[in-house]
Amino acid sequence: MSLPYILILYYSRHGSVAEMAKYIARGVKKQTAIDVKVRQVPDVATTTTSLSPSIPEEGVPYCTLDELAECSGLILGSPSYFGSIASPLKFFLDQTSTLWMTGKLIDKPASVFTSGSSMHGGHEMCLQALATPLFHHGMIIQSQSYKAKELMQTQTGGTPYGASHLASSTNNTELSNDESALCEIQGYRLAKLVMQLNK
Ligand SMILES: Cc1cc2nc3c(=O)[nH]c(=O)nc-3n(C[C@H](O)[C@H](O)[C@H](O)COP(=O)(O)O)c2cc1C
Repeated sequence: MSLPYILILYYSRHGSVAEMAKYIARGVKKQTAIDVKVRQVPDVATTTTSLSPSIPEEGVPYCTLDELAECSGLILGSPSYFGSIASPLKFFLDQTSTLWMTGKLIDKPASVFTSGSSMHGGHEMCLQALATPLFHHGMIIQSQSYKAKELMQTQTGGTPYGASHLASSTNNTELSNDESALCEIQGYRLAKLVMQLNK
């Protein structure tokens, strides 16, 4: 029988959010009784007649609605765009009304992560925006805990609402030690919660 899995789902244009997802996945994998699937969403075009190839040219596979419906936990990530969710991920989420109607995600644990170019450019706002549709889906939103010393000491990203990365104006995809540790802890803790709830 296949293991329950945590879905790490994101959009990333320049690679920072994708880099964060790798550390989060590493944290999830520390829980051996749970699997991880890492998925992205395709870009959206300015005209809706243009379709992306079904297989991405680079990076992890595109997410299907079934993969979202069948996950045991979800970790959702987006770059901060004007303090909110990037439209490709919002576009994907806006196609999940059948999952909402059938209650597929109710009582499943979830957490959120983001990357932004400026320190006060809205990391927290974006994390709250990411959590909002998950509340509508009836999910259990897990915070980051101050038990993680990195959350108090970070000079870059990292919030109690979820992991974040300060990419700066150069779009630096390399995470600071505190940021990567918080990503790993976030993955680990969500996996632990999923296991506790599925005992
Ligand atoms: C349309 C647009 C809006 C953006 N808005 C913000 C913002 O409000 N705050 C911020 O800190 N960065 C903002 N950025 C920068 C991205 O959030 C940042 O470069 C992020 O690290 C990109 O993640 P990625 O490398 O995964 O694509 C914006 C970028 C774009 C293209």
